[in-house]
Amino acid sequence: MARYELVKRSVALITLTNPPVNALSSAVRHAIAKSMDHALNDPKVTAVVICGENGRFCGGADIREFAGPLRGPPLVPLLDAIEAGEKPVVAAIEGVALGGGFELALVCHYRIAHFKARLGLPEVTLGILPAAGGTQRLPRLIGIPAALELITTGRHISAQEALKLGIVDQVTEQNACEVAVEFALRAVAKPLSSRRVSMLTTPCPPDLDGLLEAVTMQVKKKARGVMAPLACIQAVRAAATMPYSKGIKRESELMATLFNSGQARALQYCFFAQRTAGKWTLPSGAQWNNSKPREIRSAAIIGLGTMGRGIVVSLARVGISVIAVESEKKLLETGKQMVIGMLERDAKRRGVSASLNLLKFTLSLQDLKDVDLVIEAVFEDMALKKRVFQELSKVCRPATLLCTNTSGLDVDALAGVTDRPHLVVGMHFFSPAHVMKLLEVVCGPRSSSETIATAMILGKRMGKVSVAVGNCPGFVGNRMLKPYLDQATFLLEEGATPEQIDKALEDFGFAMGVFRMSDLAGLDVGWRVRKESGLTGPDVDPKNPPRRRQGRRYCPIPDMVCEQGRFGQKTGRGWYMYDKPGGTNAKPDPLIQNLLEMYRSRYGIQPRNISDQEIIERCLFALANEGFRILEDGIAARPEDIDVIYLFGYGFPRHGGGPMFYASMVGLERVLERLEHYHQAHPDVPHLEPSPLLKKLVACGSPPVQKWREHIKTMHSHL
Ligand SMILES: CCC/C=C/C(=O)SCCNC(=O)CCNC(=O)[C@H](O)C(C)(C)COP(=O)([O-])OP(=O)([O-])OC[C@H]1O[C@@H](n2cnc3c(N)ncnc32)[C@H](O)[C@@H]1OP(=O)([O-])[O-]
Repeated sequence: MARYELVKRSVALITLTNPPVNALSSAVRHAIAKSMDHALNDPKVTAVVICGENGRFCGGADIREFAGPLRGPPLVPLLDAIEAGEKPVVAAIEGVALGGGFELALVCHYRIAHFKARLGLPEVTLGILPAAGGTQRLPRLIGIPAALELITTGRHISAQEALKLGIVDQVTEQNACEVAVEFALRAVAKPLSSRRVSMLTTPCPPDLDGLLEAVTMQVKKKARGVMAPLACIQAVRAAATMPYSKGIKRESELMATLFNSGQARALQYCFFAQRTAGKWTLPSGAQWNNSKPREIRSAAIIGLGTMGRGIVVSLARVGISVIAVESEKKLLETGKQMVIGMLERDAKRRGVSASLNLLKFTLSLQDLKDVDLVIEAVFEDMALKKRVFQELSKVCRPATLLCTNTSGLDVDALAGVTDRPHLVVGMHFFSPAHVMKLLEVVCGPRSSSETIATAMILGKRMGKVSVAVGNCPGFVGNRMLKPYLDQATFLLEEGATPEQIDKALEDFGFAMGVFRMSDLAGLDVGWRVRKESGLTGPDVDPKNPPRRRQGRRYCPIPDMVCEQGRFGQKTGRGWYMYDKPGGTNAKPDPLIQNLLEMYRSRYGIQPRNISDQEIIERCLFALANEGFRILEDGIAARPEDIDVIYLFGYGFPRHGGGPMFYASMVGLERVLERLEHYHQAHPDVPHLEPSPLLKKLVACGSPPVQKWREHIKTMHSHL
């Protein structure tokens, strides 16, 4: 777990050996303690260098160990002892020094970083704080404002920025370990007292309280309801106002309040869920680590609407040449100008040159004959998509992968009109596609494992979090959205307002409430889908009761809003009013209030006071309930995949873990009881009827999320 060698006759080189990130597991901590003891007591040793194997210094505490009791030497006394030692210790930072790894570097008397190294204290993103002295040492080293920013955001910084801030002493393009050994030899004769960061006085800004207050406001606004950043601020205050010996106790007390909190559990779950999601597997045995992806050098996008443009940008900025196709000259020209503008702005922000030479714009599908992969992003119309896929089958070489960006149509039906159903897969991007991190890779029953592997890896290359899902209407994300949206509109009927519902969801932590989100996405999209599926519009039988469709409760209010030309932000009116079309400042609209009052009186609905608790329970439990059905149907392979989709595609707060983890945190028994209660009150809403899997899990004693798979007997997995 740590290798000990004597180099240059007098330097003890301690190499952490815990792949893949040299996390500070109990065994590693034990090995460091033993090695340091050896080094400090061996008279031949005059200096020490600490580095990590495989070019990675240290990824921090072993997060997997957080779930169990503390074993092995605790980190704080171990680190304090390194700093207090009488021989100079140099950290040779290659790869990453994160969390406890950064704190380990901070107790070394000198720090040498490779120019590609990244440093940071990301504990806050895991719901905790840097409790191995990080909140006490970093402010002493770089001052309160800079330390606050790094600790409350968890941002990683480059070696160059670390040098500017005074965190590292030298940045090198050579082997950091070799440079550190030479550095250590030169440091032997120098006094160490000024190098012990815990002994330094924290440089304090004149208006400390004002600064802390301003940062607290910022943090509360940005991360509503999240505890860890606020605790970080309190710990940094201690660094400014207390000696190290007291500050470290304060840090430890604050850590204790966070460590076992639901938020910390949720955020740590998210960390692992995100990494698990890429590990897809099919019933055939094909999976992420035994299926070879194709290399994609060139791609084509059909359709330069909002989605198509975002996809072109996502591909071009990772070096893939793209041919963009439109059906009309004017649309092509508009799309081209927008794509170029987006790429130029993106490149400027990243300080690189825009890869415009990779782009080609055309009106002819014939130009696609040699590309490796095509992503169709035309209008959400099955007949049109089928025509495109038939045409692609004729034009593209037989090995070209054909992908669709449909948000919910049958991927297998599209595969069926091609000459290569095994090379067809869904790549469902989220709008705006060059910003949103989620990619649902929709596996049709005939998609080959090579095709799935290629789409998954291509997503990763574009910086997306790719999740493999099965083929059913709406796949995972949009299928679950339906019961969630339904509950929100039913609550409107019963007496709530859009702003009340949005506030409850935003207080819960959603980036946007459901109505603000719908206004942003455009209300006409759902209206068109409802018309096509016969739920509204001229095809509805006039004898059909107005608030029932297809045997279940139906809320026509969204249709009424659209009938008034209120399509959301783009028209300046939707569930809210905006200053102008395209405006983003949502204000409650008295016309919507009138519409709701008239609607309720027309149908004799007595409005009632609805609590925030009911809003959260009905919206979120209906959402999770559909998630259980999706697991039963084999559309998602595991609850982590569903949660990752909601975290990255739908703004579910990370500190809630995602809908499935949230259900487990509330307690499955409670979720079942509340769903039964609401279903009894609303028997004409099938989405509120508890799913068989939820009942089964409760009957099995509500196992933790990670164990649900053992209870899912899927007859026909769609994955
Ligand atoms: C005492 C209190 C004070 C201290 C608190 C802390 O230090 S809190 C910690 C503060 N530190 C952090 O928050 C840093 C967290 N880590 C990272 O940000 C990234 O992993 C990375 C940038 C280090 C490498 O990125 P990359 O894209 O090259 O690789 P990748 O991300 O795919 O990971 C590869 C594998 O390693 C696993 N694993 C990784 N780290 C840890 C860990 N600390 N522990 C355990 N496991 C860890 C990861 O799950 C995955 O496992 P799998 O799926 O193969 O079984």
